Amino acid sequence: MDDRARPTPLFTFGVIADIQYADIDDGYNYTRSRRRHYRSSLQLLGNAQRSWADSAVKPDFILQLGDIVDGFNKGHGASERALDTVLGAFGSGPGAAAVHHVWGNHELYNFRRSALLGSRLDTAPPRADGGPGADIYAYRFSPFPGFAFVVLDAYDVSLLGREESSEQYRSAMELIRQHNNNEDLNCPPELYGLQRRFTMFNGGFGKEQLDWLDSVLSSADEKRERVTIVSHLPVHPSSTDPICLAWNYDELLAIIQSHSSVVCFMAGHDHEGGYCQDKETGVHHLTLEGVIETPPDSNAFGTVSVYEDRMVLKGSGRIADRVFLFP
Ligand SMILES: Nc1ncnc2c1ncn2[C@@H]1O[C@H](COP(=O)(O)OP(=O)(O)O)[C@@H](O)[C@H]1O
Repeated sequence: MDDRARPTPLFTFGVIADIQYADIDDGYNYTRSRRRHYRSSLQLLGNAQRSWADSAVKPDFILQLGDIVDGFNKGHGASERALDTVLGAFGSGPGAAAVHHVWGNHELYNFRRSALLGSRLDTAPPRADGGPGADIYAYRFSPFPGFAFVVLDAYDVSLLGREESSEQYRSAMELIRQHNNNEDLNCPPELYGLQRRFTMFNGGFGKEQLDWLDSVLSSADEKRERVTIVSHLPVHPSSTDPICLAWNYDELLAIIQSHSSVVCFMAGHDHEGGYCQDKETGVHHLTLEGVIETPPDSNAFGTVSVYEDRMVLKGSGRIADRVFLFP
């Protein structure tokens, strides 16, 4: 069906991942296989913003899937300045779509978790509104009756951002040490396979958050809502290079499988992107290509139109068009 034949969507939203802005010259990823465009990531965000602002049906909100500023800012004492710049490029004032910010590893290279909570990157409703726990950045919102989004905190159990004295840091260290004997914990334990996820630039979901998600999904099942989950880290091994998977991706998949309400899981982190539809649940797992590794003459953002029976992703530049029929 072409755009003219399709009815007006119920609502639309924008998606963008891994902007990793820094006012520094281009560089490379760790293996030097892909170029990183730290300055022009801002222009690419500008392109996305203009396209969303000029579109006939303006997105109701934007999902920023994490890593909004690069960790290099920290070493240059430029974390706040870079954040000001990139948030400025998202636009503000009347007419600008609300942005829901997901936290990735680069947020935690720049800011302590305690500083992120309550900051401009904290778009959760007041904590009293039934979130999972005071310092866990996870929340649910419903932009349209019958549809809900759940933002997850993939660095809840992590060596990043958590105080060394915290329970979450201790369990992160215990878990990663069971699987990774390297002195440098950013170095994966193996060359191939799922074990590669046990690095310090990944993290996991703690029990409190998993229990909270389970109860949010139970209530969504009852209301027959369509739920999209968003997280910086992907959770389906077929939607990403396993080096980017959440540590306890399997527990997340088991929860999704035990509910009928989830239709889609969106993540960033793997800048090459990925997609699969889970065979058993029919849930769509999208990993969005990262802005930071997108050449300045291309683009990396998407606009999703939501209908009763599907979501239609219109990609720009490196992002492919896709249709997610609801399972
Ligand atoms: N294979 C690896 N071995 C050792 N360190 C690595 C490896 N891959 C990444 N790192 C280090 O881990 C950190 C996070 O990696 P980075 O590529 O910046 O993450 P992201 O993909 O989120 O941008 C960086 O300090 C990087 O140098």
